[in-house]
Amino acid sequence: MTTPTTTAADNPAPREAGSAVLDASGVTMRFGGLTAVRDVNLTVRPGEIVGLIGPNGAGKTTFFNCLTGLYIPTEGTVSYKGTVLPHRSHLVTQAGIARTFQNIRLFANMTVLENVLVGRHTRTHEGLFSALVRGPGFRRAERHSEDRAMELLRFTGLADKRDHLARNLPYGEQRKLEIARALASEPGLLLLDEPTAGMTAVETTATRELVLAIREQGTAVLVIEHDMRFIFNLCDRVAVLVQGQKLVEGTPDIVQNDDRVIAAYLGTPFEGEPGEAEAAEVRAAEEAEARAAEEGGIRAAEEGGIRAAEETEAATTSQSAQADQPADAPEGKAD
Ligand SMILES: Nc1ncnc2c1ncn2[C@@H]1O[C@H](COP(=O)(O)OP(=O)(O)OP(=O)(O)O)[C@@H](O)[C@H]1O
Repeated sequence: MTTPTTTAADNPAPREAGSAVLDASGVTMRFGGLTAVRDVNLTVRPGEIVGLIGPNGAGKTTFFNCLTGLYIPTEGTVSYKGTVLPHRSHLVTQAGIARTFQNIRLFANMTVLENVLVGRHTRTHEGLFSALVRGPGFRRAERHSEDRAMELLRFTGLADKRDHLARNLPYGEQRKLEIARALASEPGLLLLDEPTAGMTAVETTATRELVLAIREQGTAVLVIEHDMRFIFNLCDRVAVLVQGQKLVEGTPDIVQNDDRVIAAYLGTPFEGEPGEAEAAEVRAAEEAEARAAEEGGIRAAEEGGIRAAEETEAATTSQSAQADQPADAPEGKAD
């Protein structure tokens, strides 16, 4: 693979350019009584890398499944380059959206090359008869597919593994192979669901470079990831889902400094959110307990002399030292 040295900041996306690649409008997905995604709007423009983040269970994968025709949204529409998409995943792929999954879904007993060739099937037009007789048209198409697959293996750095079984690749290379297979359908938009999950720091950096190279080749990217450093170093724009709703959307700078995002990741309800009343009750109870402990300490000091007072002070110092420990910010792995 030719690994570019440019960054998202060096190579800003053409934000104003043309119509959106992806336009999700009012997408809602209910499972019985549970609303996993509620009225989410999201646009990806040509040349953009957009991040989708949120705590566990926020609805990110469900939203991806609505975009790719795996789920039929209860409400809302999804358009690709101005055309509303059908609710059939192979038709969505044919239209120009490809994806990878949270859990690797390769054909384990097929070779690396065969896995990429499978990804080409939406772009080959030879019929069954042509395939059975292996006529010249079929052989030409087959050669073209293989050339393209090899190009993708070189692009992802897997060319020398073409004949290895997918199951024998190390984990990081299996993830790359998934991306190569998704690219084989020649998408205009690539959806990546947690592409760096379980990766080492070196593999994560390589994945970032690969995603930037994909963008440079003209494919927009929408990526779900829990690794905040990866997201904030890669994306032009980030949307945050919390409890199925889009909470914030903006540049990485705006999103990572937003108090509501920090609160959502630390599990602290923000003002006006469900749970705020309960949190206020807990805070009041803790304050009352602390006051009672303090009053008890003073009484003990008066009654029992200096030693009791010193013990109380020591205990208070140790408690406040613990309280002064910095809380985990939403950085690195969120879970
Ligand atoms: N097929 C389903 N049937 C019922 N409930 C579902 C289904 N799929 C997801 N959910 C629920 O919808 C909610 C959102 O789940 P989803 O997997 O989309 O979240 P997520 O943000 O991708 O989480 P994670 O980061 O852990 O992958 C969760 O409460 C989940 O249990």
